[in-house]
Parts: sequence; C-alpha cells; structure tokens
Amino acid sequence: MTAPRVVLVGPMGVGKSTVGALVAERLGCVYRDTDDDIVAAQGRTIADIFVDEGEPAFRAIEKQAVHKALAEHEGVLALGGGAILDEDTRTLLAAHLVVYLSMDVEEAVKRTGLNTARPLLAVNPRRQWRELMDARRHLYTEVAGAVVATDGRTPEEVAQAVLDALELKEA
Ligand SMILES: Nc1ncnc2c1ncn2[C@@H]1O[C@H](COP(=O)(O)OP(=O)(O)O)[C@@H](O)[C@H]1O
Ligand SMILES: O=C(O)C1=C[C@@H](OP(=O)(O)O)[C@@H](O)[C@H](O)C1
Ligand SMILES: [Mg+2]
Repeated sequence: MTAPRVVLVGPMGVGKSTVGALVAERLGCVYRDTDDDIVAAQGRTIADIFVDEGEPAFRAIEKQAVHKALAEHEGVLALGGGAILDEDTRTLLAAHLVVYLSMDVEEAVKRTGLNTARPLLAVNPRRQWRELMDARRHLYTEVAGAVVATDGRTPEEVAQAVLDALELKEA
C-alpha cells in the first residue's frame, strides 16, 4: 500500500512546512504540503480562497486535497493546521504515522505575528491562537502517534526529533 513515511500535523506556524522539507531531505524522499497542492490546483492563495468563498468551502477543498495526498504520496506530508477538524480525515489518519508538532502561545505569536497569509490569525493573533488551540488540541493529540515540542528548538533540532520519533515507531 502506498503511504507517506510520516504525516506532520499541528497548529499554524509551528513549522510543519519548514521541518517537513528538512525531514524529507534527511530521509532522501519527497516533501509534499497539502496547502501547496491547494494553491496549485486552485490557482489562488489560501487567503484568497477564505475571502472569496469562506472557511467551509476551503475545508471542503482541503479535505479532498488531504485524502488525495494520503492515498498517493510516499514521502513526507505536511497538512494545513485545520485539516484534523474533519472527522473522516481523522479516521484516515489512524492508519498513518502521524507526528504532532506543538508549541506554546508565545512561540506561536513570534512565528506567525500578524502574517495575513494566515487569515485565521489576521486579527488579535494571541487570542485567536488560544481559541484555536482550545478547540483543536485534543484532535491533534488524538491523531498523533508521537508529539514533538518545538519551543526554543531550531528547525534542524525539531527535524532531528521527528526522525528520532520515526525510528522509535518503525523499530
Ligand atoms: N523551530 C523553529 N524555530 C523558529 N522559527 C521557526 C521554526 N520552525 C519554523 N519557523 C518559522 O515559523 C514560521 C512558520 O513556519 P511554517 O513552516 O510555515 O509553519 P506551518 O507550516 O506549521 O504553518 C516561518 O517563518 C518559519 O521560518
Ligand atoms: O489552521 C488552520 O486552520 C489553517 C492553517 C494553514 O496552514 P498552516 O498550518 O501550514 O499554516 C492554512 O491551511 C489555512 O490558513 C488554515
Ligand atoms: Mg504550512
């Protein structure tokens, strides 16, 4: 069966895309990011999809993109932070090796700031991030086979911790 070597989940700005690319390089396999798939397929940015069609429409597009990538990708796969909100997606993830990258709120604000590319954090990022995590923390934990804390760690250190977690799981 085709399956990603590892699937990275976690909140916006935790480093899924940055760390995913590093882990793929270290494993000598291909890196894929479902946000990039969505942008390529739609020919517009994530922020534009949110503005043009709203979050429910984005989630429907995202669900399709995630299910396609889980079915066909063999390397490292990073999901958008909200992909785990979908119950069918969580069910599919149960069959995969999933690593949850975590961080606390201060680290989150440092990394994402007022970056308008992430529409869900455009206004009052600290409060919005707390609310998002209250709604999602248990879902990240539910789908994950391992949790890697990223606070105060460089992307290279986080990538190494992910590789260590993989080695433990694959052993
Ligand atoms: N371990 C880290 N320490 C500090 N900054 C980081 C770390 N990992 C990622 N970043 C920075 O945080 C921002 C968000 O990273 P990104 O990989 O896009 O996160 P995600 O895909 O989870 O939203 C980027 O500016 C990136 O350079
Ligand atoms: O957490 C979320 O709901 C989102 C996370 C984003 O991806 P990253 O987690 O890669 O920033 C992107 O899919 C969109 O802005 C919504
Ligand atoms: Mg990303």
